[in-house]
Amino acid sequence: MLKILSGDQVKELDSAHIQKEGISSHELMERAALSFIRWWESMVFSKALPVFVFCGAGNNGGDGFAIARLLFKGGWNVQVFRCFEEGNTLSPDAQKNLDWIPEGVPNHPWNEFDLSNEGVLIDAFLGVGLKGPIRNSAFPIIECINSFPGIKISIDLPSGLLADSPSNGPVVEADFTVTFAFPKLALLFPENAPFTGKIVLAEIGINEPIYEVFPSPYFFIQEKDILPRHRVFGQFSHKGDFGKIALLAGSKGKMGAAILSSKAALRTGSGLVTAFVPESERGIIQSAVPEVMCEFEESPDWNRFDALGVGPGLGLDKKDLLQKTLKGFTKPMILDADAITLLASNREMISLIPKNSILTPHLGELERLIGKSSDHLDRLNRVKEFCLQWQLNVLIKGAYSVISLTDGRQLFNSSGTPYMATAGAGDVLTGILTSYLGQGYSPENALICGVYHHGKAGELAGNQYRRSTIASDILEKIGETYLLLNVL
Ligand SMILES: NC(=O)C1=CN([C@@H]2O[C@H](COP(=O)(O)OP(=O)(O)OC[C@H]3O[C@@H](n4cnc5c(N)ncnc54)[C@H](OP(=O)(O)O)[C@@H]3O)[C@@H](O)[C@H]2O)[C@@H](O)CC1
Ligand SMILES: Nc1ncnc2c1ncn2[C@@H]1O[C@H](COP(=O)(O)OP(=O)(O)O)[C@@H](O)[C@H]1O
Ligand SMILES: [K+]
Repeated sequence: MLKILSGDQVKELDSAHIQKEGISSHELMERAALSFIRWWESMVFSKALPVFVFCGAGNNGGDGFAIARLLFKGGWNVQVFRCFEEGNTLSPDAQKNLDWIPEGVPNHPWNEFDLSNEGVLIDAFLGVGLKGPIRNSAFPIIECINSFPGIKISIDLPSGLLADSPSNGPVVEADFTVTFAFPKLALLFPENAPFTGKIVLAEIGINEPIYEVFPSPYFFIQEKDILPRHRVFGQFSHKGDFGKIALLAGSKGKMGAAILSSKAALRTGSGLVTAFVPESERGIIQSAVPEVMCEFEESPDWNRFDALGVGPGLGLDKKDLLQKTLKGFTKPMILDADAITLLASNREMISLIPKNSILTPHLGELERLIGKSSDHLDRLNRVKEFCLQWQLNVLIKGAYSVISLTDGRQLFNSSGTPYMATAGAGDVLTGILTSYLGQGYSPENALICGVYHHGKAGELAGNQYRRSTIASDILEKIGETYLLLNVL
């Protein structure tokens, strides 16, 4: 997993890198610019489009000057716009790259930019070095960039956005943000989506051991993290090895939730799935999913199951049932949807949840549980406190779902698509997570693998159906994610 460092730590990263690998900050900047160019080439923009690079006086501007040089060499029609006063001192690497701008690249002060231009604007004005509230002198520059009607690409961060805390001033509204080494924390906050556009991660070859010296609770999950966390099963494995799980889900009119979670559990390899549903509704699930078994007792011996998932479509009139279930099951369980809403209004039950269990609220359910948050950073901090206090894991669902663990670490998922914002997508996830717990995954690994596969299945469904995607399509794509990630 990629560690997400703070803006201040990025400065120190330079020196750690120089010490360990003997690579100068200037070479690191060149790598960043080359990495940007690799992404640019993959975008196959038309060469007829002129490119305008707005550069600040710090290293973000330095990246911009280097990118302008490389684009010019590649045959692009490039112009540079300086976002600083004549006579300002530039960072040494920015100055070096400014000096290296080829003669054929026009270089103007920013206020000479003609807003009737069409083309691509590269925003290399401010990056992680932005400190405090943005100065008045920067307002018109950001306003000018935002008035440009063409494609806007921000380097590292949209200018004006603070790397890891809420921003109040004006911010560039980019179509793409190409961020180096790891996504800066603020890029992953839902309230910043209007500024970031699509986030692209550009690798600059910083080896993971270099990150070790930097403390950070935040991590970004990547595809390569998934396979090693999956369990490997042998040739003689039988269905008992793949877990016996129970799902307490569904109610009159909401049996679809029980069907989706049961199917998802089976699709992710659960050996035996038993759905506890109202007896009157059994015909619906048994004809929809013949592979699932049904039981109807309210207080069964829950501990005969390896894992238990509670909540999808359960109904808000099931307080007593939830209480009995929390008392009856002693291993980590999954609590979702109505189970979370019931816990929020009956807080005395929170202490009954087995330690290390997983709660999977969407933002509405989360607010009921921990109160209103002023912004995403505040939300992350409140959730962390909740996890530490109760020794529970919480998944904050949404774009870049956050896995908040009992030890305070918070892991951002990188798979998923807005096409997953559809009824029942969360029920599918509950089935997947319960399935992995039942197969003996730790809660942490169940979450990392489950949330990633779910998001990937959503992407595959979204690629095929766009906004016509429904939760059943996500289910049907789970198998393909196993092939894609080479999970046996
Ligand atoms: N290290 C790495 O690993 C790598 C880092 N890389 C790149 O370096 C970037 C960081 O560069 P950085 O640290 O030089 O800061 P940067 O974002 O250019 O900002 C400084 C400028 O902002 C200005 N400014 C500050 N506060 C302000 C305010 N409130 N309102 C207005 N202005 C304000 C400040 O002005 P000053 O205070 O100096 O007058 C100065 O001009 C990083 O984002 C990435 O792109 C890559 O090359 C890859 C490797
Ligand atoms: N914009 C988005 N980008 C990525 N994933 C999303 C987005 N919106 C929703 N999702 C995912 O879809 C699922 C929706 O779950 P939930 O809100 O519980 O739906 P439901 O209650 O209808 O089943 C979550 O896993 C969430 O992370
Ligand atoms: K920028």
